[in-house]
Amino acid sequence: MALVSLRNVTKAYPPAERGGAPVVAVDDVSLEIEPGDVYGIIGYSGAGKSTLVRLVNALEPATGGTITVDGREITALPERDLRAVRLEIGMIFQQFNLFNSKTVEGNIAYPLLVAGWPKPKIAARVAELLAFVGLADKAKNYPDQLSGGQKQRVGIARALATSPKLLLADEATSALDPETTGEVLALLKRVNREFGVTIIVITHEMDVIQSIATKVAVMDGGRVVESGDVFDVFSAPKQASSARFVSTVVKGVPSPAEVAVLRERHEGRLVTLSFRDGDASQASVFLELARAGVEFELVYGGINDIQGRAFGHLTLALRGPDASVQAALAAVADRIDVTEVA
Ligand SMILES: Nc1ncnc2c1ncn2[C@@H]1O[C@H](COP(=O)(O)OP(=O)(O)OP(=O)(O)O)[C@@H](O)[C@H]1O
Repeated sequence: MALVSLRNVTKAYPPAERGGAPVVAVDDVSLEIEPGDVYGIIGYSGAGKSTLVRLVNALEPATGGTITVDGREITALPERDLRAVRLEIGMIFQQFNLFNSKTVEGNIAYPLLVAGWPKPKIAARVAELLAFVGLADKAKNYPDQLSGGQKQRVGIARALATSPKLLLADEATSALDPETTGEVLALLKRVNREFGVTIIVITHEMDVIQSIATKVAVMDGGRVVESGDVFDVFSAPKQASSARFVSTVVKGVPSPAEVAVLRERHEGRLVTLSFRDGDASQASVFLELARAGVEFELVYGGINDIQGRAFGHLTLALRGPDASVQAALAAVADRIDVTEVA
């Protein structure tokens, strides 16, 4: 059974002006998140990602549809029961949201105090969490004495305090440098693997999806336009709007401005060859072009790795008799995707 299930969920905010149209932040979204998933939610700014997470966390009520978390239909629960649900869902934020007036251990203990745990039990749990996130020596420090990465590790410890089954991460690494991002992602991976915590990550960063997500949903205009395995969605997006977003984060797809520069610099026909793990090898494709007497130059490209599976896009400038180029491309197109550069 799915841990989180959304059926036709909608969130409309009242119009900003009297008589105006409501703002539909989430529009008829259905998603199933299985236990153990690290589920990425991606999309441009304003797509509705944060709103969706606030609905799952019961911080805001949906205006339509049903949301079920761990077997409980939260869209049908009264406010007094939602407090208990919220305590079972951990959340981490871009700006960490720590209490600056409390020490590291005070921050981590906070949700346990709210949940009414006895003091000795809290102390033992806090010590365990500090060890897990590698901050045992910082227990008595205050947040402003910590680096960004350390603050987020405190955020993770606090979110895990009550042993939630679900952790929501809203742009949790967006304020961190690449190295620190890597450390925090490695920690989240351990949270998922060692404790079996299901994680929903909202992000606009490819690195995050690439290194930890197993499934992904692409949002655009409040809707989920495509969802599935990360490799499938990123290597061969099916919808035009997800392809547009994916092309902004994957390596190897030239932007329109880059295409203009390539056109100026290179003669001949420009085509992008898209390779996916399991398709024809690059060597066999290049051999085909050479055999047909087509001269080619690699002018743009990149290979991406998603959990050990590679895909990428290589743009070539092709020169040779038109008929030879055409025949070679036709042969190659049987095995991999070939796109004429517009
Ligand atoms: N409390 C609110 N009242 C009115 N409109 C809102 C409210 N919260 C969000 N919206 C609107 O809902 C839409 C979706 O916003 P949301 O913050 O969920 O998008 P997002 O994909 O998370 O974007 P970002 O990455 O910039 O945070 C936007 O048009 C936003 O202006």
